[in-house]
Amino acid sequence: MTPVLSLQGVSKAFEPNVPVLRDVDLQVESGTVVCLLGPSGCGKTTLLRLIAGFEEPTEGELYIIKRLVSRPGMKVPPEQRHIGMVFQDYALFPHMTIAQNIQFGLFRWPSAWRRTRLAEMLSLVGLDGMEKRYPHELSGGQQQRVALARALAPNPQLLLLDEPFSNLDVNLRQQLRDEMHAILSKADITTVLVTHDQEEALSLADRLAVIDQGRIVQYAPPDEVLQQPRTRFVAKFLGLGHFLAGDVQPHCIVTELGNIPYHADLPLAHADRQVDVLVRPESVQLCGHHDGTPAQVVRSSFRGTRKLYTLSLPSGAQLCGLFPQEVALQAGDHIRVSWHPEHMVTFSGNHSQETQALDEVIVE
Ligand SMILES: Nc1ncnc2c1ncn2[C@@H]1O[C@H](COP(=O)(O)OP(=O)(O)OP(=O)(O)O)[C@@H](O)[C@H]1O
Repeated sequence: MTPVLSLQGVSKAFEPNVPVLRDVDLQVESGTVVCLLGPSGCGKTTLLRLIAGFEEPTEGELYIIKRLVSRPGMKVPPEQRHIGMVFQDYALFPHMTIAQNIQFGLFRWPSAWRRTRLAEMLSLVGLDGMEKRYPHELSGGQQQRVALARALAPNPQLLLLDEPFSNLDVNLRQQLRDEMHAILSKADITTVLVTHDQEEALSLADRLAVIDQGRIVQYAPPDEVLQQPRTRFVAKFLGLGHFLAGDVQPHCIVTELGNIPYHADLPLAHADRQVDVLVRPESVQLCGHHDGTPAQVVRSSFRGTRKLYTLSLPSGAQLCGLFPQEVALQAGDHIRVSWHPEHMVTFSGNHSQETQALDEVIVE
């Protein structure tokens, strides 16, 4: 099936020899929600602006359903791309009612169709009965739903969302993420979304495009990105992973947190037998006085209903552990921890091979 959006070898530089995006290939299939995820400055917004038609690539081509929409020196303007956009600040027209806002892009439609479409959109976003109000009479979350309804009303081929939750307070974000997820699935709309919030990305996206310094370093469903990160960067960026040195023995990897058995041969990339193993906070557990490895609490922070502790091991290596709130440890406390990974992810201990593909071993 033809992808709704296809980027082929797209690069962008605003100044000569300072590439912001490098050789980006991306295919977005119909009905998929793709999240562009990466640290500040990695090029997410630039990529979204290229897809929208606000920027032109320095190299490469962009297609929206087989139609070439940009290449160097050529750019179909945003309004001719059949895309809908929701901006960070929603950009609703303050002097127009909700109905007028939602119908804004339908000016060429016969009036009966416009009325029907308005009713469909109000129902889709759960704002029936609000059509006569003005934006300032709605809450932030409701305004966001109006922006979504306005973007979806003309039946775009592609929806682009730029940090859609960044203006909302933390409590509302979770609720609105769930609502947005339901609306996007119901509308069955192909969506590209930018965020630097990992939770947002993990809960909304069918596929994540993780960007590191202008390159897409992994494009896969969230579970796969978490369980099989392709680079050290991905492993560290998502899921608060830390690395521990491991010594590869015939049937286990010896680490400071104990010997971890595996049932597959480690690939030859680890010929030196020194690896770095990824330790995720969820797989670290507290244990009794005589078990596990000693660790000292460095600091803690709240993570929803649990607490995330940064821990220091005797070697000085640090890692994180996620424990229930009632555990209540203080900085400086001495504890003992063990490690029970579901998937063991290792990278070569040779740091010059940073971007080498992962070697994943399933723990017995
Ligand atoms: N119009 C421009 N002219 C020159 N440089 C630009 C322009 N737009 C973006 N850049 C540069 O491109 C790089 C990537 O910026 P971009 O806004 O795409 O990153 P981002 O991943 O969206 O970051 P954030 O999460 O902070 O919004 C930055 O170094 C930025 O300074």
